[in-house]
Amino acid sequence: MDLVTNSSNGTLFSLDYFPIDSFGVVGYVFRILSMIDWSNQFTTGGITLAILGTFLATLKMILNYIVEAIKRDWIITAEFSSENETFSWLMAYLADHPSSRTSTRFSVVSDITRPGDRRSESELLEASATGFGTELLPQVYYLPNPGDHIIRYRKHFLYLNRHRLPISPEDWGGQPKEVISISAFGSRSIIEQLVTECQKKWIETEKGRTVIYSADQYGGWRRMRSRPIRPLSTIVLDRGVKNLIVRDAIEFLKSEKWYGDRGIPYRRGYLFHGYPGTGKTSIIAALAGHLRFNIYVISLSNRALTDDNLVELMSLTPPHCILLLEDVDVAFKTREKESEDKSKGASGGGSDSTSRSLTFSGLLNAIDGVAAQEGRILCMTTNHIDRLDPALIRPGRIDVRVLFDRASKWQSRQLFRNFFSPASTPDLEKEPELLTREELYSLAEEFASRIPEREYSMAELQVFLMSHKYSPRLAVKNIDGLLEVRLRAKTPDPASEEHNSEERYDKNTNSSVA
Ligand SMILES: Nc1ncnc2c1ncn2[C@@H]1O[C@H](COP(=O)(O)OP(=O)(O)OP(=O)(O)O)[C@@H](O)[C@H]1O
Repeated sequence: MDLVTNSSNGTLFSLDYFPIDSFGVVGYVFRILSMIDWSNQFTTGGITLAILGTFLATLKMILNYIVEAIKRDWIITAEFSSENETFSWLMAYLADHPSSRTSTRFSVVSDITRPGDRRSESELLEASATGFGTELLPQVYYLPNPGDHIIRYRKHFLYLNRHRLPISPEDWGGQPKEVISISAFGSRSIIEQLVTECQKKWIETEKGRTVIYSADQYGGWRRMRSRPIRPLSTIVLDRGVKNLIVRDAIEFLKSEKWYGDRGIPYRRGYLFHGYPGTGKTSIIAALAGHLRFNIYVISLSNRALTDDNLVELMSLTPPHCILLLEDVDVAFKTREKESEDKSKGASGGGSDSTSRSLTFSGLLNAIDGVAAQEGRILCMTTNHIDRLDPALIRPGRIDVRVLFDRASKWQSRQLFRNFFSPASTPDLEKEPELLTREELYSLAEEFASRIPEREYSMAELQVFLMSHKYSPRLAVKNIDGLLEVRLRAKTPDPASEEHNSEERYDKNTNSSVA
């Protein structure tokens, strides 16, 4: 038998009163309690604290459980990731939300998460009063900063959390990935209404604009910017060429069934090649605007691009879009050269192409493999068609080839007319010279007669005209200054080796449909 002495009165307790076997843990607890000296205030204080602590911990556990259960069953949360376009919709919405203007913690951004709309007249006046160069000031947006926020939407309070994810080593040079989560109590429909409103607002602000998407570092598409639709009338190509391109694209878009009936893959490829600054990129932008398509740009010289990545990007393009492949001549010289480089690399030469993860065959496969999107228009641009592998531009991959040459007299005249026509005159403080239509046409004629045929690119002529934007008469008078434009822009000397290869274009046909 165990005997324990109660120190206060010396009474002896027998532990056999609380046998462990018959009462289990409870019995054991009672046995311990019976051993405690209850008259000692340190002991009782400690025990009270322990009991209180246990009680509070249990209460916390129960509360956590209830909160989790409410969160699970009653709190509806939607996440918007910066990898997805919905993020831009939400950001644009939040930028206009009253809470973004009154919040005490906010981020200030001036970037492209929404179209760069013009500042209002009063804002510009206010800015000019502060002494800044108004036209240089970009639009700024106030957005909830990373952290927790409560916003009000249609009489509901929504909880908003914005946080940035840690940057992984693969995310080179990109923006940090972000997630915004929005929670509502009880009703999923309020979040759906919010999403629909953001989407409508976005569509509204994008109306009349062409959106440009670019491949991002996560292997998906990222909206880069949007710009006002470029009217086709602002593009001046050799007579008939513009119509040929536009009509061909429209005809293609109307012929889905025709392609299907004949088992021909429903895709169309265009190659725009020729001298720099002659309108290759501009016609793509104008064509996209005319068709109400967006442009998806892949730069093949992007070293992070892999074969798989390219296939994935191609399959992610929407059916009605223009897919623009840039730098085709820079990315690949010829397959022969590539394999030559490879063999050099294998023998320790450390070639460029062995370190590339995009291969020529990968590119061909992506262009017309099974994953390639039906209905899309593929455009490639190059200054050096002679450097392209014939397989890349064979009919089927490229259906229409157009040479963009330096300006003809006809183009110079049209450009002059477009540039100084009253409708296209920019709304600037300084009034341009007022001309009658006859005067304008006669000046345009004189301008064209003094511009040597196929000597200057349209970009060069445009830069020259811009330096006389208020005075068409002076532009004609100062034509000799055109040479200065060329020197200022440091355009390569046409006599150089590079441009000798271009001469071949001059002697060939102007444009052709393969
Ligand atoms: N045919 C044209 N009609 C109207 N504007 C033109 C034309 N060609 C060039 N421009 C003007 O010149 C500038 C450069 O044109 P663009 O970028 O389209 O040339 P590009 O041929 O794509 O040049 P690069 O081969 O160097 O990419 C633009 O501002 C554009 O407005």
